[in-house]
Amino acid sequence: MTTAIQIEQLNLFYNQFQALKNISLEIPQKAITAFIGPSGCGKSTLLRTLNRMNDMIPGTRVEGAVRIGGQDIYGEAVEVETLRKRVGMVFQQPNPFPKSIYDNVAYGPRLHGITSKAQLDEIVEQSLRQSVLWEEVKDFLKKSALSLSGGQQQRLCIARAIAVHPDILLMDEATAALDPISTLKIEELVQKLKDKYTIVMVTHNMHQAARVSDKTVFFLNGEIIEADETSKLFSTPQDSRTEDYISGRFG
Ligand SMILES: Nc1ncnc2c1ncn2[C@@H]1O[C@H](COP(=O)(O)OP(=O)(O)OP(=O)(O)O)[C@@H](O)[C@H]1O
Repeated sequence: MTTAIQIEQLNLFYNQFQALKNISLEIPQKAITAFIGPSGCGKSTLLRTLNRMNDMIPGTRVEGAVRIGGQDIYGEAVEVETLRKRVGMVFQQPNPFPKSIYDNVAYGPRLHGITSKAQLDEIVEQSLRQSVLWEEVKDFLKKSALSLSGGQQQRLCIARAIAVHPDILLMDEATAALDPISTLKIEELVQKLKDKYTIVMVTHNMHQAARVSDKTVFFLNGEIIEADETSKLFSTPQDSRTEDYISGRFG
C-alpha cells in the first residue's frame, strides 16, 4: 500500500504538557485508518496535527515531521490554507453554516475562486451525490442547512469538505452525536469514500473501528502502543495493553 501520510518522531506540547510522545506512523493512501484509545490519550490531538488545526491553539509546540506527498507540512514553505484544502476535516458536532444547503457546499469552491454558476452547480451536485445526500435534498437546495436532521447535516458537512477535492479527509468522532441509523449511513458512506480519499478517523467506539477501518492505531497516554491491519489488531493484538483495551478491561 502507498503511504499518504508519514509521521516521524512527532512530539506535541500544550505549554509544559506533552500530549504526544515520539509518534511515528504511516497512514496508507485510499484506505481508512482509525485512531482508538481511552479518553485523553491524544487521538484528536494527533488528528489535528495532520492539517495543522493545532496552530489555532495558543501554547502548542510541535517537534518532528508530518510528511504528505513527501513534504513536511510543518516546513517553512507550507501555506496552511493550501494544506487545509488538501486535508479536509469533519467534526463531532455537525457544523453547517447558517446558509442554504447549496451555499454550504459551494462555500469552499467559491473561496478558491470558482464563480461560474454551471461549474458550481456541477460541484454541488457531485459532492452531494458522493456524500449520499443528493436524492434527499435535490428539490430544495435553497433551504437552510439548519433545517436538516443531524445525520443529514453531517453528510452535508462531508459534502462541504469534499467539494474542494481534498486528498485526505479527517473525521473527529464524526458519528458520536448521531443516532444508530445515521451512524450506520455515515459508516457506509465512509466505506465508499475510501475509493477516492485517504480517511483518518478518531473514534471512541472500537466496534466502529473494527467494522469500518483497514488500519487501527491504539494510543495510550500520548503514545502509540500498537498499529496494525484492523483484522490483525483485533484478532491477535501483540501488546497486552491493546488486548486489555479491546476486550473492554479499561477505557
Ligand atoms: N487545548 C489544550 N490545552 C491543553 N491540554 C490539552 C488541550 N487539548 C487537549 N489537551 C490534553 O491533551 C491530552 C490529549 O487530549 P486529546 O483531546 O487529544 O485526547 P483524545 O484521546 O482525543 O480524548 P477524547 O477521546 O476524550 O476526545 C489530554 O490530556 C488533554 O487534556
